[in-house]
This record gives sequence, C-alpha cells and structure tokens, in this order.
Amino acid sequence: MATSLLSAQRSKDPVTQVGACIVDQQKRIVAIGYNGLPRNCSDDEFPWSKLSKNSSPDSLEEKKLYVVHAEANAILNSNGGSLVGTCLYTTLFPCNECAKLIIQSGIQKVFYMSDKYAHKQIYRASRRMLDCVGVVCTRHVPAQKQILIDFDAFLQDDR
Ligand SMILES: Nc1ccn([C@H]2C[C@H](O)[C@@H](COP(=O)(O)O)O2)c(=O)n1
Repeated sequence: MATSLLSAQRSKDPVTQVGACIVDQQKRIVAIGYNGLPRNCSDDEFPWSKLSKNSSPDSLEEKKLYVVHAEANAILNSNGGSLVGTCLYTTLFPCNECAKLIIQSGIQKVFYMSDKYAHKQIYRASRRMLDCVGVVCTRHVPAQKQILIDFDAFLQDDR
C-alpha cells in the first residue's frame, strides 16, 4: 500500500491522487500506476477540473472524460504478462470500469485504503461485480502511520 501511496503522489489530479500496485503470489511487485492523462495528452490541452454547476452537461471540459485510472494504468503497465492470481493494492476502491479490467485480467484480490465514493452508483456496481465473481476486496490501512524516505541518509557514504 505504501508503494501505491508513493505512486499516487505522481498524479497531477488536484483533488484525488490515486495509486495502485499489483503483486504476484510471491509478493513481487509486477506493476504500478496512478491516475493520469493518456500518453501524449498534455495538461495544457486537457482539463483537470470537474464540471461546474454552470457548465453545459455535454461540455468536453471535464477530467473524467480523459483520465486513465490508477488501477487501469497498473494493469496496462504490466506489459501483457499474466496477472492471474495476483493482488492489487489501490488507495481508492476501484470503479466499475476498473472492476471489469480487474476481473478480466484474473486479479484475485483487491486491497483498498479509502472507499470514499462507496455510495455512488459506479462504485456499487463495481462491488457487485467483484463480489459476484469472488474477487475478495479487503480494506487495508497500514498500521504504520508514516514512512520517512531520507534521501540524505542514502547519500551519506558518498560524502
Ligand atoms: N478507484 C479510482 C477512483 C478514481 N480514480 C481517479 C479518477 C480521477 O482522476 C480521480 C477522482 O477524482 P474526484 O472525483 O475525486 O475529483 O481519481 C482512480 O484512479 N481510481
């Protein structure tokens, strides 16, 4: 989960940064991802905002039309290797579209930290699908509250 959180920090989403990490049965990390725009779609061109109350409902200026979710990016970053039997750690419970990818790729277990959108339709649909096919979803909040990465300590032998 710490790796997922670290990955989430790379996201440019100003509201919700999400990270995901896939590990195989030997607990080896096979892929990580975070929510971001598709390759070569730049932040200058595409919005990171949600629709405001005054926007037209068919406006193209809404991030959800473009963002690739952290879980989808992690699955895509696995470079086509089999994910059957793997576990996915994600900082936010997967949406319905990611649930479809999780199921189709053979991921067996999902560990999530936040479920802040549990009441929304797409997340309820996600849980329904994952439950139906037996992908076990477990809330996982690491007991350790912080991890300090001390870059200076790593370099002290170079001095
Ligand atoms: N499981 C999830 C859920 C959401 N995301 C992404 C999609 C957006 O970039 C952001 C949610 O934005 P909000 O509606 O909170 O402003 O998180 C994801 O990658 N994985």
